[in-house]
Amino acid sequence: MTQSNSVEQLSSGKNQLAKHAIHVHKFGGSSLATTQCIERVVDIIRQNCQLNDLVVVSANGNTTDDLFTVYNLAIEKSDGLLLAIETLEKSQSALIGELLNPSSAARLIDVLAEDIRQLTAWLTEQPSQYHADMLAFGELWSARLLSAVLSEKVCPSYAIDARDFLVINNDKDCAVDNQQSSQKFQQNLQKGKLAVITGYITKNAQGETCTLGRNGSDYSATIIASLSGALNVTLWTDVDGIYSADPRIVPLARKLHRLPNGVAKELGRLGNPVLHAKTLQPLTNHSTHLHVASSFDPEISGTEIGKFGQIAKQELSVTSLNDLLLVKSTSLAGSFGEQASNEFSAICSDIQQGFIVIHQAQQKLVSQWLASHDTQVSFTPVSIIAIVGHSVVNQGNIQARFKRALKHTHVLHVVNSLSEHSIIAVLQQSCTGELLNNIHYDMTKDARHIGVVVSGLGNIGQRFLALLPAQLNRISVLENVHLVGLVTSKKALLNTDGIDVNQAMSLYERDAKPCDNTLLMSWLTNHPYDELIVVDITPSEHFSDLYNEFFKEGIHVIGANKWAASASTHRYNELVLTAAENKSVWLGSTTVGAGLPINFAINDLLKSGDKITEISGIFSGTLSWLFETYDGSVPFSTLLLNALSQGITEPDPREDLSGRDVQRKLLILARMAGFELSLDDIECENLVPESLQALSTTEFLAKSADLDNYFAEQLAVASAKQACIRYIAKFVVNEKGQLSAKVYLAALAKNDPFASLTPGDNIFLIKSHWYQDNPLIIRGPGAGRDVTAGGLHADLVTICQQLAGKKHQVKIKGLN
Ligand SMILES: NC(=O)C1=CN([C@@H]2O[C@H](COP(=O)(O)OP(=O)(O)OC[C@H]3O[C@@H](n4cnc5c(N)ncnc54)[C@H](O)[C@@H]3O)[C@@H](O)[C@H]2O)C=CC1
Ligand SMILES: N[C@@H](CC=O)C(=O)O
Repeated sequence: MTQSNSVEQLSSGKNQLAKHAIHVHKFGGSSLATTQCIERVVDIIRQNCQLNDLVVVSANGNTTDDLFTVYNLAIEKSDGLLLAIETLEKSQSALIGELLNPSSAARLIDVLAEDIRQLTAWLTEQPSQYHADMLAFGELWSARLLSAVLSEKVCPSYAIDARDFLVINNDKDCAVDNQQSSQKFQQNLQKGKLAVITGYITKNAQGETCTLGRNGSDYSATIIASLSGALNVTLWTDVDGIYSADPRIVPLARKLHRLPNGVAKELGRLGNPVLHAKTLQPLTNHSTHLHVASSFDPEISGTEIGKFGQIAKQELSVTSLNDLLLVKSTSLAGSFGEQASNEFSAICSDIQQGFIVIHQAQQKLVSQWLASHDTQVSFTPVSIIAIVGHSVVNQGNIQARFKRALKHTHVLHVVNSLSEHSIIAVLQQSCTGELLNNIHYDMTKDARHIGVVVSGLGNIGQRFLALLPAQLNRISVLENVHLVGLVTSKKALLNTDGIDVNQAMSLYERDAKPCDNTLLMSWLTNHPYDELIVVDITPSEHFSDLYNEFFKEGIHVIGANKWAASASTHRYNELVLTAAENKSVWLGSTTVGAGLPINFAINDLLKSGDKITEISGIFSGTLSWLFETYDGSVPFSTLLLNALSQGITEPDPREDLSGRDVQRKLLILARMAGFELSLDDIECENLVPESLQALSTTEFLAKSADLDNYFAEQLAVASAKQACIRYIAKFVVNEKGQLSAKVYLAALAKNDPFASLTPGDNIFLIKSHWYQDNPLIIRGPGAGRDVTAGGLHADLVTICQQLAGKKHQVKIKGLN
C-alpha cells in the first residue's frame, strides 16, 4: 500500500471503526516488543484508526525493566553499567534499523545516540536525581519509533511527549490537574496527523518528571480519553479480554464480554491482572467505553467496559489476592476505622469488628498511622478470595452459594464491599490455585449466556416467538437464553441487552432498522455471549448463504429453511466440515416432517449399525392435505388457497406443487441416511403447468384456477381405476448399492398404506437390514404452524443441552 493510499484510507474512514468520533488506542509493551509485534500494531492502526484518533504507547517490550536495571547498576556503581547501556542502545537501534528505511533510521539513531549520552551522564553523575527522567526514555523511544514507522507506512504521524501537557499532583495519588492539562493538550495537537503519545510519564506542578506506576500507560490512556472527550478507549494487550478468573490459573475461566463500570473497578481493586482501579478513574463521569483486546488476535472480540443492561449485570467472576495483612485493633472500630480504610484504600474493612485488610507492603505506614492511638494492634498474614458481580451483596442466593462453596475452607471473615459489587472472604492460609478453581466452578458452572437471533418473522417465525416466553420459563436448560435479534428480509432489531420476549413482535415493529447481510454479520461476529444461535425460519437461499460465515464464527444454526441442507454436494459437505471444525451445532429437524421424529429414527438406526435401503412416503403436508381432501366437489385452486391460509404451504405454494420441496426433503433424508447425492440425482415430477411457472407469487395465486382442469383430469383417471392420487417420494438402494430416487404423482389403490392419511399428515416408510419385511413407519402431521414451531423449540432445547456440557478451555496467545 502506498503512503497516499493509506492516508486517504485513514482520512476517508473506509476502515472499520472510522465511524467513532475520537478513539484512544493504547498499546502495551508486549504488543510493541519486537519488529513483528510493531508491524502487527501498524496493521491494527491501519485497520482501525482515523487521523484524529490518539495512540498511546508503553515502552517497547522489557525496556522499562532494562532501564531499572541500568539504574540499579548506576546506584551500585557497578562496572557493568556502560555495557548495559550499550546493550540497551543496541536493542533500540535494531528495532529502528529493521522497521525504517535507511534515511529515517539514520535520523532516529542520531536522536537515540543523543539520548544515550544524556542517560549516561545522568547515571554516572547523580542517578537518584534523574530516576524518573531516565525511565521516561522507554516511552519516548517507543512513541518516536512508532510515529516514524506510521509516517513511512501509513499516514503522517508525530510523537507527543505527555510531559508537554499532562500535569499531575504527585502528592495526591497521581490526580490530574485537568485545567492545565487539557489546555496544554489542545495546544500540542497537530491537524491532519496521527498523534502517538507516551504513556506512563507526566510532570508535576514543579515541572519534574513523574511516572504513573504499574500499568501507568493504561491510566495515561484513560486520562487522555477524558481530556479529548474520546468515546472509546481500546487497551491493546497480550490477552484477548478479561476473564471470570485469572485464566493462567483457572483454565475454565469464561471471557467476560461486557463488564459494567462498577464491576470492572471492583475487579481492578481486587487483583485482576489486566485491569487496575486507577485506569477507570478518569472515566467515572464519562460515557466512554473501554475495550480490552489482543493485539496478537485483533479479530477476536475482547471485553467492553461501560454501561449495560441486565444480561451483562448477571456475570460473576472470582478473584483472589495473597500477601495481605489483617490489621485488628479496637481503635479500628467506628469512624477511625473508616478513616483508616479510606486512607490506605483497604481491600476490605469491618468497623463493627475493628479490622481492615491491607497489602503487606503497607504495614509500616499503617503502624505509624496507628501509633498515635496507643491501642494494641495485631497484624496477621491473610489472603482473600472474592466473588465479584453487579450488586452481588444484595443477592442472597449468591451470598449463600459462596458460603456453601467455601464450607471446607477456613474463613476468618466474610465482608461485603462498600461498592456492593463484591463479597470478600478473608482466609488465614494463602488462596491456592485449587481453591480458586473450585470456587470458580461452583459459582459459574451454569453461567453460560446464550443469545438467540430469530431470522424470519412470518407464518412460522411468529408462532415460534409466541411460544418462546413459556418455553424460557419452564425449561431449566433455557435459563440463560436471551432473545437478542429479530431479522427479516428488510429490517432487523438487534439488542445486546436482550429483547423482551413478551413484546418481541411489537418491539420489532417499533424499533427495527434497515439491515443488510454485511451489517448483520458484523453485529453477529461481535456478539457478547458465550454462545449464539441463529434460528433460520426464512425460506431464503440468500440467507442460507450465510451459514458458512456463521459456522466460521462458532455460531450455531437451527434451520427450518431447507436450502442449506439440500445445497449442492460440494456446498453441503463444506458446511458440515466448517461446522465441525468450529464446534458449531447445526440442527434442522423441522426441514423434513416438521416436528416428527424422522431424523431421530434414522440417526438411531445408523448409530446402532443398521443400514437403510429404502425411504419412501408422503413428505409434503401441503400435498397430503390437498390430495386427501380433493374429491372434485371443490375446485383444486380453492383448496390450495385454503392450505396457504392454514400455514402449511411454502410461502410460494409452487415450491410444493412443483415437487421441489419434496425433492429437497428426500435429499435431506438420503444425506441423513449416509448417502452422497444431489438434487439432480432425484427425478422430479413438476405439477405446475409451464404457463404458471414464471409468474410472481401474487400473479400465480391470482391465476391458480388454471390448475383446476389438470387436477380434475388426474382425479378422474385415477377414480376410474378405483385409485386415488398421491404425491410420493422414494429412494431405494439396490443390492449392488446403486441408489435411485424420485418424487412423483402416483395413482394408488385405495387400500395402499399411503392412501388414507389424515389430511396434512406425512408418512415415512423406512426399510433397513433390520426392518426388511415389516418396515418402520412414522406418521403424523408434517406441516403447520404449531408442529413446526414446536419442532424448532425442540431443536433449541437440544442445542442448549449440548452446550451445557461443553467446556471451553481458555486459549490465550502468550499464555498457553
Ligand atoms: N409451513 C410449514 O409447515 C413449514 C415451513 N418450514 C419452513 O419455514 C420457513 C418459513 O416459512 P414461513 O414462515 O411459512 O414463511 P413466511 O413467508 O411466512 O415468512 C418468511 C419470513 O422470512 C423473512 N425473510 C425472507 N428472506 C429473508 C432474508 N433473506 N433474510 C432475512 N429474513 C428473510 C421474511 O421477511 C419473513 O419474515 C420456510 O423455509 C419453510 O420451508 C419448515 C417446515 C414446515
Ligand atoms: N410446505 C411444506 C411445509 C413444511 O416443510 C409441507 O407442506 O410439507
